[in-house]
Amino acid sequence: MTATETTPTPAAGPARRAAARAVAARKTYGSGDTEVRALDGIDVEFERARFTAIMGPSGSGKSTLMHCLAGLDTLTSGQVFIGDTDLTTLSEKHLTTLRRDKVGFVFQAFNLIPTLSAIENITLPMSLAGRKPDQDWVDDVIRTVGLGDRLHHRPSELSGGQQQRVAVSRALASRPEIIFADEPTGNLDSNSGSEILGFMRRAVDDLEQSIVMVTHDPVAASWADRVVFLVDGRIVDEVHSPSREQIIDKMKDLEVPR
Ligand SMILES: Nc1ncnc2c1ncn2[C@@H]1O[C@H](COP(=O)(O)OP(=O)(O)OP(=O)(O)O)[C@@H](O)[C@H]1O
Repeated sequence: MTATETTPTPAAGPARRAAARAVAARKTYGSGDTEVRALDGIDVEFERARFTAIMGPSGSGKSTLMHCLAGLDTLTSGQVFIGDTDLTTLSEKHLTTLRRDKVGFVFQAFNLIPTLSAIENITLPMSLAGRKPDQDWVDDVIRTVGLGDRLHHRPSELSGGQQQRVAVSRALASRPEIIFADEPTGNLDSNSGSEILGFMRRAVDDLEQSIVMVTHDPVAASWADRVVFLVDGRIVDEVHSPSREQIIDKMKDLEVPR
């Protein structure tokens, strides 16, 4: 190899640019004696094409962090970014557009429209937004969801796990910058839960989507590439490619009275 043929150093930035991040994020509710610091100075990055779980005791700030990152709630101070966009500088109108175009949501309740078929539920948000779906992408999502002819069935004709797969596909259809999932397996039995977590895993591995999931369940969190632990509005620990046992041990440490 000559001097001019050296292997280029992999670009540190854009290839693994954060899908979302928080910088010195604080959120307080109330004031004086009743003040609650829901987020107490959080700095965190969520990488692209990674599956991250957020865990922590009840009241530790998980939902607040996710809602602020997703532009559903505002910080008291600090910044949150989706890609390169600083949400704290956006007007309500621009925030609404950003949520629609760049963010996908999955909730514990599937929130499907009962009168529409699975495939109509998946494509509806894009039609409502007047966006032409990227058909190749939607085809990939549909192949990955693996619902076959049940795509033309209504939610009431699908199992809970299948309904949540439709909800995840709906979040994926617009190819968002990031998907936030709030206890997505909370309403499912363990088999259906594994089915949905496997589907989310494939969305990350095969379709390079970025997913952040809040969960109380160590089994669900063990599907993630990384688990971030919150206590009292602060990030206190994180683990990478964790086993269920490692997560349970960490959670036990966090539950010990301080
Ligand atoms: N609208 C609100 N007004 C006042 N306090 C709030 C409000 N929302 C959240 N809090 C408080 O902020 C803290 C963090 O709440 P948050 O819901 O983010 O925690 P969490 O970790 O998601 O809890 P859980 O696991 O129980 O859902 C808690 O002390 C909570 O009581």
